[in-house]
This record gives sequence, structure tokens and C-alpha cells, in this order.
Amino acid sequence: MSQSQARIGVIGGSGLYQMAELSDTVEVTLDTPFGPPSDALVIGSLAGERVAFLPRHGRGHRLLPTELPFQANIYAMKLLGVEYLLSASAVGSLREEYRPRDIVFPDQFFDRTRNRPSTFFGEGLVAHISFDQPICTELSHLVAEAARSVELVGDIRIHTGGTYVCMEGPAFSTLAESRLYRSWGLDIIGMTNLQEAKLAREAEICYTTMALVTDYDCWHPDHGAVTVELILDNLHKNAENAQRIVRAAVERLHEAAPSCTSHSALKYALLTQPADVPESTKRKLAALLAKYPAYKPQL
Ligand SMILES: CSC[C@H]1O[C@H](OP(=O)(O)O)[C@H](O)[C@@H]1O
Ligand SMILES: Nc1ncnc2[nH]cnc12
Repeated sequence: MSQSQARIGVIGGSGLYQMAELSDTVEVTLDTPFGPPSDALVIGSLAGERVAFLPRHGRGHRLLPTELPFQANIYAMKLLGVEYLLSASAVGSLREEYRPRDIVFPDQFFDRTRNRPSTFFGEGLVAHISFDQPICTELSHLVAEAARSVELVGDIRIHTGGTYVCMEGPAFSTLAESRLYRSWGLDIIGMTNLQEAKLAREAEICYTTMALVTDYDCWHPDHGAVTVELILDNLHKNAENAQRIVRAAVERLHEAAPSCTSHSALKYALLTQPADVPESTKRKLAALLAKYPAYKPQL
């Protein structure tokens, strides 16, 4: 594998703009058929693997959740050869027992976003992926076990399972919304992971989320409104833990990467007959369709 390729990708969210653990790094500025990603990707070595890191909001946190180039970010990971993608994200907690600084590995999403691009398809090629299990179970378990295996700074609990409600933002929720989400049985809240998970599945990349709880949103009677100051304070306290978990997860992936049905998500999803798909679309999606010879562009 060349220095500019990586089997593992990490997308860092709020407060996680670099991966100090990477050595032997190269910075790669990519363009994709969906425009440029949020920033240059840094590819480096960790525990015997090449790992590609991308700060979701860009260095300096320049992009709103609504403005994130989700398609370009995932396409860029595909171009680099990424097969396993780990998102580290800040979330609010909608449950008493998911305390600030705890870490949650959600297994479901609930969509409260509006008008975000959530697919690579269209323009003459129709595809419908299965998304009943939006997080890759095997990868999520691997990272959660890695989290349990390392020494964490502070009194941190690891929780597996739960539903991440993805809201549009950028303003945080009203009290009425927060209470309603709780009454619906939703567990954590953020603004970014749903589109990533969908696009990663379309790109046949195995995806999971490590959610770093930063606040109780605004529903908790003993806690005030959620603020960026509170979120960043808790994230900074947890940054070292996040790095340790990512390293341990990469070590485990290096030892035994799970086989995952996401890697063949398009096998039964592509609906349009190859002959009916415009050449321009085949070219645009070439990195995603390389495994399916009938959809290869002629030129
Ligand atoms: C900085 S507070 C709100 C912001 O934090 C979360 O970002 P990310 O998922 O990238 O860690 C949340 O989704 C909002 O975008
Ligand atoms: N309470 C919250 N709502 C939405 N996104 C968040 N990210 C961190 N905390 C959040």
C-alpha cells in the first residue's frame, strides 16, 4: 500500500481537529466529483496501519453541520482505499445514566435534518441500500471493546447501544424538542453523523461512531442550557481518552479486521440497468462502482 493510501479512516468532530498519535504523516489535498472535502486529509502510521484523518468541520472549525461536504468527505475516504471508518463526535445526552464525559457507541439513528445531501446516487443511476442497521455492529463492538481495554482518564463509563438523533442545528434544541426526543426513547443528540453513516454504507465502507457525551442537552432539571463552552471543556478533558481508544481500536483492526456486510452493500442495491446509466454518472461514481464491472465507464 502506498504512503497515500489508508485502510482505516478517522473523522474527528468538534474539539478533535488532529491526531497527534500519527507518525510518518503525509498531507493529501483531494478533489472529488462532489467537490473538495472539509480539509486536507492527514495520512499517517499507527499500530502497523496507515490511517487517514479528516477534521469534519475543517481546521479552525470553519464549517457548520449544514455546510459539511458529507459526500466529498466519504468519497475522499473511498479514493484513499478506506474500508473501516471511525467517527469521533460530541453529543448531548438525553438519558440520566449517559453522563457528561461518558462514551456511547450508538447503534441507531433518527433523522431530524432537512435538505442535506444524503446519497451519491441519482443522475440516471438509482440505488437503494439497506439501512436497518446503520452502524456496523462488528466494528462498533471492536471499538467498544478497545475502549474497555484501555485505561481511561477520569470516571468514565462506556455504553453500548442507543439512538443518535441527528438534528439540523446550528442552534441547539428547544426544551420542548429535547423533552419530546426523550419521550420518544432517543438517547443522544448531535448534528453530523447520520449523513456520514448513509454515504459510508453507499460507499461500502464499514462505519461506526464513538460518541463523546459533553452535556445533558437542555432537559435536565439540575443542569443549565447547553453551551459551546461546556461542550469544549468536556471534550478537552476527554481528548486523551479518545486518542487512546482510537489507538487500541486500530491495534485490534490490525490484528483481525472484521468481515462486514457493509463491504458489499451495493450488491443488490443498484437498480438501473447498466446500459441505461449515463456515462457521465458512471465516471462520476467510478470509485464507488469499481467492483461492479457492468457499471464501469467505457472511456
Ligand atoms: C461544538 S457544539 C455542536 C457541534 O458538536 C457536534 O459536532 P461533531 O459531531 O462534529 O463532533 C455537533 O454535532 C455539532 O456539530
Ligand atoms: N446537546 C447537543 N445537541 C446537539 N449537538 C450537540 N453536540 C454536543 N452536544 C450537543
